Amino acid sequence: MIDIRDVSKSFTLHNQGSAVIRVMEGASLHVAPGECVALTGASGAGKSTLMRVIYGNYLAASGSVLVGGLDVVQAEPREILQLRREVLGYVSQFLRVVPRVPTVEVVAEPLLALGADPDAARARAEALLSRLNIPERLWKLSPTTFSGGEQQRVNIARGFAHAYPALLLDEPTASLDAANRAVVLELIEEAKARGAAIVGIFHDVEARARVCDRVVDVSAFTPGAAA
Ligand SMILES: Nc1ncnc2c1ncn2[C@@H]1O[C@H](COP(=O)(O)OP(=O)(O)OP(=O)(O)O)[C@@H](O)[C@H]1O
Repeated sequence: MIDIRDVSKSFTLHNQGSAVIRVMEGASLHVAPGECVALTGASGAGKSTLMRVIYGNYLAASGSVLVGGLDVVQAEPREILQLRREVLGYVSQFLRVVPRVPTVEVVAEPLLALGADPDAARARAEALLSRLNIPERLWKLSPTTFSGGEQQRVNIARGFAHAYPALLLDEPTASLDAANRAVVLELIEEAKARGAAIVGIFHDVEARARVCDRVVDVSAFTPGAAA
């Protein structure tokens, strides 16, 4: 489902004498349907960079990143947008929303964008919000004024609303209490059971051990690292 082959990535700092920083070379990773792979490695090793390359936010200098058969490195912007709508979800650490949109709409939006029946989309959103213990009185309000933990749970609900075949998870359990952390781990397990291919960054070691099938240390892809 996710097939990364020989990817390299460097950054050119145009405001600093065009200094070139090589951060990744020969990165390869295969994630099968139903599998969850955790990216590890010291701070600065390139975990977030690899996630952004998979999502198409950073363009790889070489190599291929196949997600559901589409090579993100070669794809047109509209193909990447379609991939993000239909195939590849991304649960980032922070919720970014348009102000004044009610929480239930924020969560239902990925389904509505796919043309789902509005009542069914809203019902799915409400079920997720209730599972993640967001009180019903908040569903009609914009999440912009919610607490950090509430926003993170809204973000997770939104990320799991559509049954994406592939998912990127950036510290999905960070700063959650034990009960909500358990719900998120269940959602991840359910996604795996329906065949989602998942790549994630989990600093929560217990969570990683429970839901991840494999760990890949991205330090191996640092330029100059022994193969
Ligand atoms: N947009 C960018 N411009 C320049 N350098 C960048 C950019 N993004 C990342 N880097 C560099 O790439 C390297 C890898 O960063 P990255 O954020 O991927 O590491 P990480 O493993 O996710 O770290 P952490 O665990 O601290 O979040 C770092 O040296 C970082 O400075």
